[in-house]
This record gives sequence, structure tokens and C-alpha cells, in this order.
Amino acid sequence: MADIGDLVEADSALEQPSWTRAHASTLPASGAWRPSDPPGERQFLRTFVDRTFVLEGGGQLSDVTVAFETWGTLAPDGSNAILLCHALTGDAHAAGRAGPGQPTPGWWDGLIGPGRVLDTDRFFVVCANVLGGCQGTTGPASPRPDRLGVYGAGFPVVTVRDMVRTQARLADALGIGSWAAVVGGSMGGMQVLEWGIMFPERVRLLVPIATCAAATAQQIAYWSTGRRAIALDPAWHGGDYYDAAPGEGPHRGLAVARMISQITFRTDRVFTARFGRDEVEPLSGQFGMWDRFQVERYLEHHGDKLIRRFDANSYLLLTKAMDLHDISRGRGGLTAALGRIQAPVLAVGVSSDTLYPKYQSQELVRVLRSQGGAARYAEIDSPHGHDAFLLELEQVGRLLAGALEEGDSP
Ligand SMILES: CC(=O)SCCNC(=O)CCNC(=O)[C@H](O)C(C)(C)COP(=O)(O)OP(=O)(O)OC[C@H]1O[C@@H](n2cnc3c(N)ncnc32)[C@H](O)[C@@H]1OP(=O)(O)O
Ligand SMILES: N[C@@H](CCO)C(=O)O
Repeated sequence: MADIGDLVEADSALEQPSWTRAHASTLPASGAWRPSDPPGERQFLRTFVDRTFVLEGGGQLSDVTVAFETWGTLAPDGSNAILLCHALTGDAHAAGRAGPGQPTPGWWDGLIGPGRVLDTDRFFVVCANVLGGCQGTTGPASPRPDRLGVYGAGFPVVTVRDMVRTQARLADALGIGSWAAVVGGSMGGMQVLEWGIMFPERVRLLVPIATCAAATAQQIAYWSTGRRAIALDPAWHGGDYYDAAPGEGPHRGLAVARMISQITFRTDRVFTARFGRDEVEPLSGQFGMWDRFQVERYLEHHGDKLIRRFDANSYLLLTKAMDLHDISRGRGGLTAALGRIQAPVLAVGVSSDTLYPKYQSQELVRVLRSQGGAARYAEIDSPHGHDAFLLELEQVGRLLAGALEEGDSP
């Protein structure tokens, strides 16, 4: 445990959801980790304090903070821990706070808690904000170790493998030798696969949802268009905008990037049912260029919402990490990479996902099984598209419950 770095308790000065306040310059150092009170409170692990963390792409970091939340109680032998890996704009807050006060909704509320699928009377559930993110874990908006400003454009490119390596340090620090399950959707599913490949002996069940073994040309096309929108915003300033006055950051570019991605998260069918050709400003016979359809206003709303809770540089980094995701890189191909996995795999696709289409999950299972791996495909039947893993919680819960019953769990 000596080289793990300091675990620090939740600091009320950091009590905030926003990236703008996510990085206080000092974190209180403490000795050993102890559970937060109430459960669900954000906690921080400082790691790589002692040495340089060399990233897969050659960049370097030191003194990395990992923000995480936990629910439930860790068994004395550390055997009952489940790791949840979040998607692009998610964070460590997978479930609402269980203690007093107004619970803040989490992205998988309803699945986590006493008697729920991720039963906190039985499991110790952990979720950490990813490296490069903007909700407490070190990212571009974080102060540099020398305290001479924030990283900004100087933050190195990170990969999904780098994210997983920081999570492994967290597991070490918490005393978790192997996870009962590692579960996540989209970018979270990419982390799940890398966990199975990088640390095969440290996972006992893998549940990658709505994800892929390697980004396709179309996925790269979508995400890179969003990145271009951010880079074209003059307020982006090459990534160094953190001293801009409130409201003067690259929010226009980020909003457009979100509008583009929101289209890919949903479907033609649902957009047609929800918005059809309905207009916001009724067409009067004289067509105004900026008179809007309802779907335009909806996308604008989603752009506006994201800029209030997300950092443009993190959006660039994390979408790049997804595009760089390729489990076969440096491993002698897809079959060899998947051949490293020892844990049973439940790969879940979404029937209507056009961003990470279900054939990619099916292909994972086909290759795993061709090598004798214990892999199964299951499907979320939904009209909603990619976001179904966040919207169809009843189906997700049923699939997870089945996998946890069958898998190697306590
Ligand atoms: C529970 C959480 O997600 S916590 C938030 C943290 N975020 C994350 O963790 C990332 C993952 N979460 C997400 O991506 C999303 O929150 C999801 C997928 C879970 C849910 O998506 P939603 O945004 O709720 O879905 P939906 O497509 O129904 O959009 C609803 C919003 O569009 C607005 N809207 C609907 N129609 C229109 C329209 N015609 N014009 C303008 N706005 C509209 C609604 O008023 C609503 O606004 P609100 O969210 O400010 O209340
Ligand atoms: N809508 C989700 C899914 C992305 O895969 C998010 O914003 O994180």
C-alpha cells in the first residue's frame, strides 16, 4: 500500500457538481481510507504522487487525483466489490446519496441500493470519475502539480487503458484484489473490456454494454465532428481558456458538439414520434431562416444543459480516447486480445443503437466463444437508441441480476 499515495476524505470545500470548482488546489491528506459517511459522498484518492505516470500515448502525469463514490460495505476479504464505469459525460455519482438531505440523482439511480439489483447490503459498489474528466479526477481543468496554473491545452492525450490503470490504483488502495464484476456502458463498456484484458486475474465477471472492441470509422466521424466544433469556437483559445470571464469560455462549440452527439444517442423513430415536423415558431408562409422546428430547440436545450456541467477540453480528450479505443492495439490482433480475458462476459447490445450498433457486441461474443470463452450476448429491446443503457433501467437491471446470479459473485 505504501506507494499508492494518500487517500483523502471528501472535502466540503469541494462540495459541488461543476467542473469550474472541481479542482481545489489542495486536498487534505489523510492516512488510510475509511468509508465515507453518508455513503455516496464523493471521496478522493491521490495517486502517482510518488512517481511519474507514463501514459500510453507517451504523455506524463504525476500526482493524479481520482474522485470516486462507494455504496455498501467492503467485505473483510474484499470479495464483494463491483466497479461501475461511466460513459462520456457521466461521473462517479452513479446513485443518489443515501444519507440525509436531498439526494442528487445519479446516472444509474434505481439499480443501486439496499435490495436493488446492485444490492448494497451484499455488494460494495464503486464508481470513479475517469482520468481526463472534469468531475473531480485529474483532467485539463486541474491545477498542475507545480501549481503554476491549470493543465489546459498541456494535458496529455489519455486512453481508455490509462483510465483503467488509475482505477487499478484505486482498487489497490481500497483493498480490492479482484472485482466481483466490472460493468459499464459506452465508454464505460470500453473500460470494462480493457479491465478484462489488462487485469484478467482481477475481474470475475465483465458486463460491457453498448460498446465496441474498436472504434469504427463512423464513430470516429461523429466524435471528430464534435471536436472540430469546439476547436472552431474562437473562445476555445487552443485549449487555454480557464482565465476567461464567466460565460466567455468555448461554450458555443461545446454546445454544438453535444447537439451532434445527441442525435447519435437517439433514433429516427423516437425523434419522429416526439417532434415530427412540429415547429416552435409557426411558419407563416414567409419562411424565416431561423424559425425553428421543435427538434432544433430540443437539441439546443441539450447543448445548453451540457455546457453548465462539462468542460470542453475534457469533451475533446474523452471523445479522442473513445476514438483511440482498440483492444487489439499492440496485442497481436482482436482474437489474441480477447484471448487474455478469463472472466465470463455478458455483452449487451441495444436493439436500436446506431452509434455503437449491436453487431459490435455480438462480434465480441462470437470471437470470445470461438476460443472457448464463457461469453453471452443479451439485448436491450428499446426504440431509444444508444442512450437506452441509461434509460431502460428495468431491462438493464434484469440482465445484470441474471449475470450476477450466474457469475462468480459472493
Ligand atoms: C440521471 C442523470 O443522467 S444525472 C446527470 C448526469 N449525466 C450523466 O450522468 C450522463 C448520462 N445521462 C444522460 O445522458 C441523460 O441524462 C439521460 C440519457 C440519462 C436522460 O436523458 P434526458 O436528457 O433526460 O432525455 P430527454 O431526451 O427526454 O430530454 C429531456 C429534456 O429535453 C427537454 N425537451 C424535450 N422536448 C423539448 C423541446 N421540444 N424543446 C426544448 N427542450 C425539450 C425536456 O424539457 C428535458 O429537459 P430537462 O432535462 O432540462 O428537464
Ligand atoms: N448520453 C450519455 C451516453 C454517451 O455514451 C452521456 O452523455 O454520457
